[in-house]
Amino acid sequence: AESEVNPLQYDDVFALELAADPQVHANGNHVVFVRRSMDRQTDRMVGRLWQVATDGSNLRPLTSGEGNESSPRWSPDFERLAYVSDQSGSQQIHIRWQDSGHTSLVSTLPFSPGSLSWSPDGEWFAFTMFTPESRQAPVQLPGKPAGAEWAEAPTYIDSVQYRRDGAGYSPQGNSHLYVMPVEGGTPRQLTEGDYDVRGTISWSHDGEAIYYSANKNENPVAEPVNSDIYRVEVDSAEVQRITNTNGPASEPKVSPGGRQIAFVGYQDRQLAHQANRLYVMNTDGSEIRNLTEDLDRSVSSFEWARDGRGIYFSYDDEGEGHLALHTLRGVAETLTDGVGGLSYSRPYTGGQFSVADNGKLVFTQMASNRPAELAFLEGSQTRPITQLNRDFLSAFSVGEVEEFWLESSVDDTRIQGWIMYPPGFDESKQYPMILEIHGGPHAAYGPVFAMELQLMAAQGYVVVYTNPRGSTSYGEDFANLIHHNYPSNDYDDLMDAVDLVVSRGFVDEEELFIMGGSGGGVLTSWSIAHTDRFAAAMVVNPVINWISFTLTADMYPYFSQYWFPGLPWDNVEHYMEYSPISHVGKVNTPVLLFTGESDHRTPISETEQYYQALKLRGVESAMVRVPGASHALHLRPSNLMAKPAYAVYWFDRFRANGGESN
Ligand SMILES: CC(=O)N[C@@H](C)C(=O)N[C@@H](C)C(=O)N[C@@H](C)C(=O)O
Repeated sequence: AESEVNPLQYDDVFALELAADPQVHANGNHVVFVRRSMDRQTDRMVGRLWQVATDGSNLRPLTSGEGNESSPRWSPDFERLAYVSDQSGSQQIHIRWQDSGHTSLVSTLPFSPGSLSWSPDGEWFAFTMFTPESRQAPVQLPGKPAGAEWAEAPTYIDSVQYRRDGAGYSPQGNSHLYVMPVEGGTPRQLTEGDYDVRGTISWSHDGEAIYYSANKNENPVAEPVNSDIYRVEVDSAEVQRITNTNGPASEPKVSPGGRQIAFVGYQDRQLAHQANRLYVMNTDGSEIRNLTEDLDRSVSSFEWARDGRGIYFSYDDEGEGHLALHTLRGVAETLTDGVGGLSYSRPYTGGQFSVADNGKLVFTQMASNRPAELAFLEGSQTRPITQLNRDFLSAFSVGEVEEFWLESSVDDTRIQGWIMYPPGFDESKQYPMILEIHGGPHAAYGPVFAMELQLMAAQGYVVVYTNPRGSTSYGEDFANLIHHNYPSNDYDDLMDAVDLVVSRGFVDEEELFIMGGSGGGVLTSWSIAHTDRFAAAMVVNPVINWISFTLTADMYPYFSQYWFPGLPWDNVEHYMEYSPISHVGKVNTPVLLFTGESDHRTPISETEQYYQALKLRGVESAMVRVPGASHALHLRPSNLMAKPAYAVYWFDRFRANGGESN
């Protein structure tokens, strides 16, 4: 009965918890993970290390500190656990001895360590760390008296990558590889030069060298996706190039026997979407083999089987994460689906897993009614390990999610989508409907818990979301249907989804709304220039003008060369034809804009252009600027709450009955 419905409230964002970064013990009996929760006082997500038996019993915290903890990594003998914590005031490496429970801070690093990795003998850590370039500004101003308070000195920039979304303006320098004794001491830098060491680093079997990936190409601006695998000797810091591929070669992982390296990458064909393949080669770079050539899905992450005869890996298919095992002899077997759940704000795919010596697996399990929990896979049996959101789930009614498929009205392409019903849904009634569009554009939604969408459903809206052409998890051809052609028929796919849901009879056609973020902001602003069927729109961190975007976004070398037939000044007509700003003259729909002021992926200047164009046209419009927020608007729980709250405020204003519930 409707009286029993208890919809989510906006500030329930603080009730969310997630289980992330599982690290299963070799014996498969217990797992350490990061328990993420939301802190109401600091308005941040915090991580703490917890342990649980893989049968779900004995859930307990491993540390008692107040710090934000991440990256738990077992020592090779599984007697110690290394992790990163900011408990001391900055991100440092800590060790926990599993027998005594004693923990100790072992580093005093000037910058945060990344990709933490134990040497095979358990005596050393390898990690990556930002390494500033000590360079004086080329101009030193004369005449400053001692103690005078002059304006902050101007900043001189000549690097390609001078700002990154989420990190802001970077000081000059690069991320390099270091080693340090595990009992603490002075870190020793192993790599140097004008390139970054990023992602997985892997020790050789004998502990004498470390494999890493970097883009050391002479002109990294012209080859933004290119990278190769290198080997650096720990004693001499001598570097040897292992691969010479046309495209990325990254995440090297040495096999348990030490004779082979697995890595991911692809042959670069300059397409907007290129699926990551799983390769193996000998440690000297010879005999490279593509293990997943026939899969036509992107490999997300992978781990060697303990016996070295195969590789466990994850990939997304039709909006859902899968785990598979590929033997080196060429036999592939899918083990489970349901991997995901780490994206808790919008229903993006993405999950993690960890494998024990006996092949038992722990993974983050997705569900449409709760964020990621840990699950255990033994043989073909999956069972839940954690229930961190049980309290949250039992107290509230969460919108149910139903899958649909449709056939495109412009060709035979099959499109997948989902309907989220408001709690207490009654199909005999008429509901307002929101179409919520994902970004990327090469990304995928799935039946994954999504707090933003749930909060709008809780306010009585039917929320519809789809994977229009261009989305990932359906193969490279499907994703590249919008290669140099974005937006295009992806708009038709979205409208087909609206038509299908409207035809079900429970949606009021006068109360259709549209919204989307990033690439979804592109498609929202594009849609309202091509139809007036929506009563109002919310355009979140959009791209409005492909020329200004490619010349202000942080990833500009990539966007300008992979998403377009050439550079902007040589292809002005193409860039402008596909830019929503070129079509703003046809927009009549009221628009609310919502963007982070520190967004370096789709800078707020895109939002401002659209806002000012809409004002010049006299279209009803407003702009919400989120101070300090990057492209990842949901990172502060209060911002995660603000976005759906503003959406509901704006859409309610344009409802036929002024926002009175049905
Ligand atoms: C898959 C992906 O995210 N691609 C990037 C190149 C990217 O950042 N694209 C943005 C323009 C975008 O649309 N991001 C999506 C994922 C978002 O929702 O923020």
